[in-house]
Amino acid sequence: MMMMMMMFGCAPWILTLLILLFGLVLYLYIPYWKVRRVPGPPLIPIVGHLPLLLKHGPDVFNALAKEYGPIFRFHMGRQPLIIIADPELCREVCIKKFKDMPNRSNIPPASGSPLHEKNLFLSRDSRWSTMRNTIVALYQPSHLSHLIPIMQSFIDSTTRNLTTTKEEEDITFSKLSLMLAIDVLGQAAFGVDFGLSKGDSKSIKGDEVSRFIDAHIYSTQCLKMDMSGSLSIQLGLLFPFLQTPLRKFLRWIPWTTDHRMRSNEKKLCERLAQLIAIRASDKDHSSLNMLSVVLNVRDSKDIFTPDYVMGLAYEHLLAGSATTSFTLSMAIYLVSKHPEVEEKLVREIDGFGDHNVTADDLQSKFPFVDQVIKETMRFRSVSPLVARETNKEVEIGGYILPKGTWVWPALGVPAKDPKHFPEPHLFRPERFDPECEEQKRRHPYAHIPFGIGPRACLGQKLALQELKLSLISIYRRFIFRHSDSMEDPLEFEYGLVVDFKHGIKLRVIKRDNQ
Ligand code: HEM
Repeated sequence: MMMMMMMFGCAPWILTLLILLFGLVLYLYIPYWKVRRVPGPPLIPIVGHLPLLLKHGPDVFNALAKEYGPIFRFHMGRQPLIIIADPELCREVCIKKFKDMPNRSNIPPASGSPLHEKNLFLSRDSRWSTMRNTIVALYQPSHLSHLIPIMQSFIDSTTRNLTTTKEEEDITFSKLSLMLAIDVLGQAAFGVDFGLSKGDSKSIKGDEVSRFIDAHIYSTQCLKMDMSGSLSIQLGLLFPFLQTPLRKFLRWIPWTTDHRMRSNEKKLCERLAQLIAIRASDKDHSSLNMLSVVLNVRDSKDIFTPDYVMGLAYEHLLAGSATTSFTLSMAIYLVSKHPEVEEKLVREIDGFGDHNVTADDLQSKFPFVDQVIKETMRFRSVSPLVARETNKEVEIGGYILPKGTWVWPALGVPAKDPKHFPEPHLFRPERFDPECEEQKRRHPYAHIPFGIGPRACLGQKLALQELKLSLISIYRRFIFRHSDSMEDPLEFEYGLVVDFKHGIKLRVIKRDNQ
């Protein structure tokens, strides 16, 4: 040490500073070095490409794919993501080489929060497969068809709320659809009636309803991927090792976003703990909802510890409702903007008559409703990026990626690529007509809003059932027009999933058949 100090002829503190600086440069540079051969835009030290994400949202990946091709580097602070922007490469990552990338990488905003990490989404290897295998049957059509009557009753309550609306009055449809989606999830995952769409629940009343919804909305909006999240999330994006200690520290400091997030999570967890206690005391072990199934097997499968049961419950509540409600609101928003689509949709629904819709009817009698849902999800995907991490060295798209590389398929990019979807800026549901040339020519994985492969969305069939049933029931009785008070173009927020910045505000028009 003395020798070094003499060699450099400087005071010990300068040397210490130099060593620290060198360590910092190495810390920031090594992740880049490992994947440097993959092309990508010029890097800004420390922040990487985060300013691009903050400015353009996930649409930035479409522009970068045009410039850098189907596989490119994008740096979230120091962390490089290898973005996959091509359907064939998505198939390679999610299906063909699934064994080399079976787990998701950490999601930076969720890092260090047990509530967000101890769930199906971020669990790994055998824990993940045991958890998924335990509950997957609940999300298959044979089970979901039993949920149709109860789903229909929640939808009917929602449409009753629309009936009382005056034509000159605005409704925030995205809030109504969120209540509907939470109610459906309440039944499917917890076996309870939250009663939000009725607005007269026995379990949650009056102010509590709006507090519950606000806590739910806040919880999804806080986990920002760009630089607009809480201080611990922002610094965690730049220096990941700081995130957990900083989160622990800041949550005790009033007025910080971290503190607010913590108390918000606490409130939601108290509510979920009540539900878990109710289900745990059930004498009837035949109940078929996620929570009962998990609680029934927890003695034989020691992976379902209390923190994982809570994490799973929290995950279902958030992942299952924000996504479906966004898609339903987006569909109604887009249909209202396109009278020719609205006319065709209403014609198909009226053609069926007004008798009850069964699971078989949903499968085969509403092809145009299917096309509207697919086109809505293509037009604005609620989950445009999915995460994977290599568990050994692997070759993708001609590049050797070392173990531990974060590989993120950008599902939203092929969905807006004119090669797969001519005139991608146009909302044209017919492009998904199985008889149409565009559909026949298209790569089968150009449109995969629920992901693909063993790790694809668990709730896909539940979401589609709810979306179809809702559109059919709603358009039987109403059409909509945009409220003058809604911004144009629509503005979005980018957290773990995409959300509306100001909600979807509509005018309700009762149809003549009322
Ligand atoms: C329109 C609605 C929805 C969309 C667009 C959507 C989208 C997605 C996507 C893209 C993934 C990641 C797939 C991958 O990594 O390959 C995912 C995973 C997941 N989704 Fe959904 N989702 C929706 C609704 C739901 C619902 C209703 C549930 C409720 C059960 C749910 C629960 C989950 C879970 C638990 C995972 C993690 C699966 C695993 O790791 O095994 N989702 N979803």
